[in-house]
Amino acid sequence: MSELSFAVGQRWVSNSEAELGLGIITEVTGRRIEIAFPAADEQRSYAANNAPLSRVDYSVGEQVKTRNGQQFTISEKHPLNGCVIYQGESANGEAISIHEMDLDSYVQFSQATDRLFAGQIDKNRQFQLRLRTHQFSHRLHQSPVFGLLGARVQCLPHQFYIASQMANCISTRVLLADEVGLGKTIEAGLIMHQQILQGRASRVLVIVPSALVHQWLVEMLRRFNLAFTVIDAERYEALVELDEGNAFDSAQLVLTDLQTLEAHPAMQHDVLQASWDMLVVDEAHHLQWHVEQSSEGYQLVEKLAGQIASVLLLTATPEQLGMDSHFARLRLLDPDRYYDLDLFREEQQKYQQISLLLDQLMAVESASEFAANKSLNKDLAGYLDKTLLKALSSADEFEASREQAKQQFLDQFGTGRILFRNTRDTVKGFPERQLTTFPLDAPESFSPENNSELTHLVQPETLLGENWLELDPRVDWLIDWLKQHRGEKTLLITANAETAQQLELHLRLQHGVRSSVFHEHMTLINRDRAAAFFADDEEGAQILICSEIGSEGRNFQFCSYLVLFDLPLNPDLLEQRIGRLDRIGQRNTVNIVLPFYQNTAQQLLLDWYHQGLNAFESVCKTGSALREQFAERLEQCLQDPADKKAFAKLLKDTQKAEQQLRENLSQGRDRLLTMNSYDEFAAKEILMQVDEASSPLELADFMDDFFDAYGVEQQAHSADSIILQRGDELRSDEIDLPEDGLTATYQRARALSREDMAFLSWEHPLVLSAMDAVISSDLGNTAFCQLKSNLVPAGSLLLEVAFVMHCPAPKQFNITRFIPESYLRLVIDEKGRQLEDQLAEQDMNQLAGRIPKHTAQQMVQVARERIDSLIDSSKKVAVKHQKHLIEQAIGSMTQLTDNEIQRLQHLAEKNSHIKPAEIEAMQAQQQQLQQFLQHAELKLDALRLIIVTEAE
Ligand SMILES: Nc1ncnc2c1ncn2[C@@H]1O[C@H](COP(=O)(O)OP(=O)(O)OP(=O)(O)O)[C@@H](O)[C@H]1O
Repeated sequence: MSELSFAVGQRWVSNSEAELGLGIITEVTGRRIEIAFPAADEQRSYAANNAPLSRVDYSVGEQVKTRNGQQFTISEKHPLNGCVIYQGESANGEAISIHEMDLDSYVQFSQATDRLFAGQIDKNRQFQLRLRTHQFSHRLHQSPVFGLLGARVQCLPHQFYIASQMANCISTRVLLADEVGLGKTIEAGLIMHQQILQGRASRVLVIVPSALVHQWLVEMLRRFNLAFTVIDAERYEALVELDEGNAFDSAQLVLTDLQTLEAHPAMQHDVLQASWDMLVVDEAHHLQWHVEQSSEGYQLVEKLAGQIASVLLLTATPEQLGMDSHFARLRLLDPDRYYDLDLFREEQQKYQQISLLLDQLMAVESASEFAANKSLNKDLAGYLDKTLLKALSSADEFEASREQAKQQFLDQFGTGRILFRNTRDTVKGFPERQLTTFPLDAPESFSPENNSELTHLVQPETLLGENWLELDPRVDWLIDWLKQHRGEKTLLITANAETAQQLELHLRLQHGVRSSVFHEHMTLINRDRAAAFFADDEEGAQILICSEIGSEGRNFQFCSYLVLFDLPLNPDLLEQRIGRLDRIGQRNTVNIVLPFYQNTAQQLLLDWYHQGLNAFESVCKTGSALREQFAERLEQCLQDPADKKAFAKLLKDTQKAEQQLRENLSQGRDRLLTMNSYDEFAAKEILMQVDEASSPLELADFMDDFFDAYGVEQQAHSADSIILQRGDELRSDEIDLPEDGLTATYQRARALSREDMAFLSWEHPLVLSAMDAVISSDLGNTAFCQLKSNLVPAGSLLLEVAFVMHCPAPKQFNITRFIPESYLRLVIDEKGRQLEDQLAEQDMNQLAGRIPKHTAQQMVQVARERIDSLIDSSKKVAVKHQKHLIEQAIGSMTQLTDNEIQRLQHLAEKNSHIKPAEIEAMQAQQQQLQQFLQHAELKLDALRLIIVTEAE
């Protein structure tokens, strides 16, 4: 490396990120330097005294390219203000003189040859480690499940299916609407993790309700190794005080809450000014929209969604605030598809017909069967274009075009490709729910007036006055019930924060119950402490009393008793409450316990939910629609519980409507949703790929070699687990290993049961940093060995060489996924013959004999010309392969991007809102990708000289 002396205009290369191409120093200020990498469109800033850069200073005789693509051989060099002027002649005799600033930024370096001739010769096993690292890194980047291997989660098919669907989308904009407790947070984590690893996202903004901030923070870290920074009002103020630019730019992964953002216009301003790659909004049903007005939260998310490429909205109850809001959230994700509310409503009527047609199409088994089915052909002609219909009749194209037709159908005429909803019917394995009710006599002081507010009728304590704790029979009932269920953890939910507070205080102080409380007037820290106290197995609370904010998102599946102190008026909210216990990880029957005043509005609401909707013991899919349909009649009944006849009629009508609606949904909307959300066969395939790609034994073997080469100390801990420590001779600071070491396991099952251990997968930060450390360093890029062989005469010199495709491009293009090979391996003899087939890599690794370093160094000096000639021959062969590899890469890129372009073109035929500019932007992106790939070059990454000795 040259001495670090910087001047504006000089060209340098990054030691750790050679893929950025050639950098230009743009600013030198005191102790910092700024450097631009035009090929990758990136900027970096470094401390001048230890910038990981090498000066690029070409010698006379070397061939270089100008930024206009003119190639010339350097004949003279002149210094100018710390920079260099290169002069020479192009192939057609034109004289060229350029400042080094005007050199081509897409450039490759032959560091291996420089090192070899400087006598820096590594060991054979370091050479092998380097090549293996390239192989594994490339295999990982190419894997269809890249980004899905590293999460510390059970491999649940419905979650991996959804995440894998996002792998090939140019932008990821989806509504994750699985039923309560099915793992939407985990799905979002998987997608985020995947996008971050693939380089498609680095700045992520997650917005959640305040009650869930801590839970998200912990889940993201412990399950995905994603370290979010929480920016709440306090932290925001502190950052503003520091005056170091936009507070939201202070971290890459930011977690914040909707309520705080809504209340702080300055935070809204800054969050909108910051640039993000991905937005995640949890419990998105709070984003309320009506034709006349939308909530502050909706407006903010609308602006964010308009400027952020990837958007994930999460809600288990998308229709909780009505169909309009549901439509509006879909519009946030895909305004081209969802642009007209009336049309959207109209479409809903056609779901049954579409679902039927799709079923018929999916039942067809071959192209000939399809061609013979004239009536299906005729029906589909109204929806699909001619080319696709024709392809369905062609044996070669049948399978692929049927899948394409399905996607197109769902996208354009169905519930949409952007909406995923898995249900307990698909996921299976959930425990039963059991309702136990306790009718109580209403106290005399409970005397609602005519037209009391509904909330007072169903939260009767609000009508009992200050002494309600003494008057309300539910309180004594609860004390009794808790005595009888001493060993059982119990979650109690009540609508009101005041009720929760007073009830908890009463239980704790008057009756010595070990209790804890959780409501919106507590600080976030205190809420989390309360939840943790409840979760504690040994010393913890028997009961946690929550206000409604506890009914969303929280994980309480470790307990199996839920006391509903009152009932919400919205069936979706009831489902959210039950979902605290009925979620992945629940091992016991979910016991729903309900004390109520008999013959009052409470009883009626209970009966309506239980007998009308069956909303306690199963997940009610029709709740919000029926609530809308019967709202007025239900209200009348709740106001007048004595009118038993009216309620009986309401119940009967509800039951009838419920059955009818359920049947319609199961044949229409739900059927379409299921089709889009889950494909059992594909999900199995994905899990098989995950299993195969995880290969823990191979990883352990690779990491053993790495630890050895890099000075990481390793000891056995217990079965399947190890302890890692930084050794005294640790080779690189870039390795992501904590100062105080790490206890880790390569086995997923063990990592799930032992959260104190890291889960070492191919995607763990330590493993990724290990691969980066090898690839970006020069370790192992030269070696010299001897080989006993009769293949060529003794004394012959062979060159084993690996060329790696070097393709500078901005990170978000994730260009590596298109590059077909990890490296091109050649073995060349002095006659220019290729021997890599006869001397396969594995055999070479086994047969390579050691040569003492100083002998190797002498041999390199003596045989320099022969070696130069071998290297030249290998480069000539590489150039021939390069063209073909680039063509292959461009082919796979074009196929992928064409699909997206065609989709937009199809949508545009039906939807005038799609602007030609959008399609043009995608075509431009395709062209950009093509340009990057066209600039790809095979770079000589590592070489090993082989001196042949006579075989015995
Ligand atoms: N693949 C998995 N492996 C291990 N645990 C999981 C997995 N998926 C979900 N869980 C656990 O199941 C619980 C429910 O998951 P999660 O919170 O993601 O569900 P959700 O759909 O977001 O719930 P809600 O609808 O209540 O917001 C959590 O405790 C989560 O950690």
